[in-house]
Amino acid sequence: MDTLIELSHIKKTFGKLQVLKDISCHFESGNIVSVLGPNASGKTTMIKSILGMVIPDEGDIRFCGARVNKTFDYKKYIGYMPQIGRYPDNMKIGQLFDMMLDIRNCNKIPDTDLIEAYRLKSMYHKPMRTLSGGTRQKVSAALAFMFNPDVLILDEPTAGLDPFATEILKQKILAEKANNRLVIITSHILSESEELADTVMYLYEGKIKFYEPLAALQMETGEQKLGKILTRLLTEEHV
Ligand SMILES: Nc1ncnc2c1ncn2[C@@H]1O[C@H](COP(=O)(O)OP(=O)(O)OP(=O)(O)O)[C@@H](O)[C@H]1O
Repeated sequence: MDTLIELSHIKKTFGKLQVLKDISCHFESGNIVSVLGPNASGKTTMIKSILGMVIPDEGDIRFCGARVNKTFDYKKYIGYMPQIGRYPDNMKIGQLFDMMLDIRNCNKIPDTDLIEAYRLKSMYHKPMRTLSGGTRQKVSAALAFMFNPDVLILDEPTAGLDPFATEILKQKILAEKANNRLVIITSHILSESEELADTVMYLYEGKIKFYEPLAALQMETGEQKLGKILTRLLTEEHV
């Protein structure tokens, strides 16, 4: 496993609120990391810092060893699925995919697994503004995986997806892990993290409370279920 992303002493303040308080950690290839934490604990801000969408006040972010602060090239190696995908209202699904293919000018064959599994081709003529929340999520998922990225960053990816669509996405995430990709997922659905995650990070008020392999957390607490593990660790002052 290679270290793909490294965060060192990341701090970010919005107004008077310090949202990230000295975050240091690294993320390895072939690993699914579940980032958990209560609302407003800083999960999305951390993810957006990695993506260059939020600029930290202090600290370093490295991608494959190189500092990324204010650079762009590394982003082509990351597929991002936002919490809420925003797209031009009148653009049709097919046009959106064509535009992305055109912009990325990628010489690899695009990964169309999710387009096929979600049968999005039959909806290519539909404008984005007319889509249901779940279909919009499917489009976001298909885009995130389309360019065979080394890293996938998925912000609450199954929120709004029906159970069948959720299962398809989970299988895709596991397949990408088998391809040695790094997958970072934020979620509030603990059963899903339990199923997918190799490693669990818990953020609380902008700090990492713990960041450990799920198997180690299970050993440490004697519990199998993530809900029980969190209850133990967070109420018994283990951390
Ligand atoms: N651009 C911004 N300007 C001002 N405050 C912001 C901004 N972005 C985030 N925040 C604040 O930072 C805090 C952390 O937000 P963030 O979205 O990172 O939390 P989260 O852990 O992802 O939450 P959730 O589980 O609700 O998605 C919140 O209090 C939020 O209001």
